[in-house]
Amino acid sequence: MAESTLAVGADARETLKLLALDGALEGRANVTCSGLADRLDVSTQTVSRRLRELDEAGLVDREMGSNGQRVTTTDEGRRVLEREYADYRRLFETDRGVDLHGTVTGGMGEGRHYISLPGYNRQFVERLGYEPFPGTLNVELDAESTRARAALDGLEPIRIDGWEDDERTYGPAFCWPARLVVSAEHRSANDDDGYEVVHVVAPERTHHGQDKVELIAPDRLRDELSLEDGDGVTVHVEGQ
Ligand SMILES: Cc1cc2nc3c(=O)[nH]c(=O)nc-3n(C[C@H](O)[C@H](O)[C@H](O)COP(=O)(O)O)c2cc1C
Ligand SMILES: Nc1ccn([C@@H]2O[C@H](COP(=O)(O)OP(=O)(O)O)[C@@H](O)[C@H]2O)c(=O)n1
Ligand SMILES: [Mg+2]
Repeated sequence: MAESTLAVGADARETLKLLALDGALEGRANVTCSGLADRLDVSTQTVSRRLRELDEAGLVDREMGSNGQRVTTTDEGRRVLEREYADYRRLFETDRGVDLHGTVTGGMGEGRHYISLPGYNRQFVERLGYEPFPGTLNVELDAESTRARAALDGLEPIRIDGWEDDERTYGPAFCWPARLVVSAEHRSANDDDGYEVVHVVAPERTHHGQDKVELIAPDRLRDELSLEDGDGVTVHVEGQ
């Protein structure tokens, strides 16, 4: 199974799912402990403890009312459910590829530094089979792909290990092979429509949120595909 966040137990995750089915993802789940207790076939005390556990783990927000409580799933709670979803996709879907849509964007100019560090560079050559261009091409995902990226957790990654030098430690990263395709309206007549193989690189320590993915490749993709900020692209991450 994918590496799920186990901040709360399986029982609490079952309750998180039931709350989502009641509308908690959109902040409109009005629930009572007795109502949930019936449906989960447990006591009201157990329901009350599970709700507290979800709240304390930062997975839901609660607003107490005179007649029950209104429960909203937090961003972290949504991610826990998305990881469960990724596990089920992995179990039942035969085409496990993930398509992520977004636009090319600039970043903080730090990618170049990290990709060039010998502790990472050596591993890229060994495990990806090429020396990456020093930098990461940043893609800002649309809202649907920001959610869909959780499905990457269901695909076996190539692992890049953390390491350290005299001054500090460097975190690990996951990589997935992918094909980068430029959307038709941003394609130049003389250029290829896509580039293979790139790798999505997801560093454990990053300044970016879930709405950005970083890509590495042997070449400078902006040159290879005449990409500019704002150009539409799709990242096809292959299933195994
Ligand atoms: C392979 C790799 C490893 C990274 N490791 C770390 C790290 O250990 N600590 C850290 O603060 N950021 C780390 N970063 C993330 C960068 O700080 C930053 O989030 C990102 O790569 C910046 O990209 P940008 O310049 O394209 O915006 C790493 C990035 C990459 C690509
Ligand atoms: N394979 C790659 C990697 C980076 N790049 C670009 O190379 C530059 C340096 O990468 P970077 O990660 O240090 O910079 P930013 O992404 O922060 O702008 C950026 O303009 C990236 O978009 C590329 O075109 N192809
Ligand atoms: Mg970058």
